Amino acid sequence: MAEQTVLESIIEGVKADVAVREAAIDYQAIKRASEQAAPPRDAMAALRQPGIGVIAEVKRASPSRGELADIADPADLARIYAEGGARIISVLTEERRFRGSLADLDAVRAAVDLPILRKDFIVGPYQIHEARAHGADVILLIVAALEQNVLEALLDRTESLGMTALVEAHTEEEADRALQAGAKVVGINARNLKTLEVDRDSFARIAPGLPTEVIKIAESGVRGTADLLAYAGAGADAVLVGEGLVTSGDPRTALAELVTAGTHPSCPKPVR
Ligand SMILES: O=C(O)c1ccccc1NCC(=O)[C@H](O)[C@H](O)COP(=O)(O)O
Repeated sequence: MAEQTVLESIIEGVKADVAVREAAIDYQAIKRASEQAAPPRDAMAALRQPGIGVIAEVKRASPSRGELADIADPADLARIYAEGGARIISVLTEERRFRGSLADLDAVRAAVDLPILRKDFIVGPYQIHEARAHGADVILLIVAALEQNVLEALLDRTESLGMTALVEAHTEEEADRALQAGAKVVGINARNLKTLEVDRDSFARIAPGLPTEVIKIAESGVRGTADLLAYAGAGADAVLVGEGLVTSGDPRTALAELVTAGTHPSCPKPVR
């Protein structure tokens, strides 16, 4: 039997965790809670602001690097990100490998008024309603983790709740599937979630094949302004940054450098 990929093993754990939560709060209850939540914030507008935006991530740990940062108070970090000019705050809620939680999402929601991305491994509608109920405005849909009909159904569900889906691809084929599903925001992840290898050139290879009206996010591997500028030159509207901020020792300054570079007149602009 073939060995499980990293992505498969994460998803196995996620499904078990969702089943436990669903046993405590059933589908109808989480659906009602999502309908009663305050309206979602407009992430598309945030991403269409001039310059290359920064999506700043609350990330404690990762399968590729283990422990990254002891983030005792995600609300504090989120305030630093908001004050520093992040367009969106990404909160990892996966528990086993990233040490995130829905409590982190709640804390960040209560602390900032920016759109929030629930960064997790979404496998079904329960998690989308859960994300909305906990105040998320954007969710991640990973093409490699979903059959096409499921991807399409989850994208529809996300948009029917007024949320934005960031549809993540790592290859040309996955980017085509994202477009076929109707994605308006496509993330090209430099990290192969099956092997954890990071290939920063994947964005420059794939992004030019995406329609101009699609918002393009370069995910992973941004460790400083040179990476942001390279992604900007290849057509990114925004970069998603986790490790580079949380391991910097000074996320305020690290974010300020990225935001300054991304909004500087000399920064390459996305073609629209
Ligand atoms: O970060 C990982 O090791 C990882 C492994 C398996 C699945 C997903 C993983 N990361 C999720 C992400 O996409 C990143 O957190 C995000 O793009 C930020 O990346 P980075 O700036 O390199 O931390």
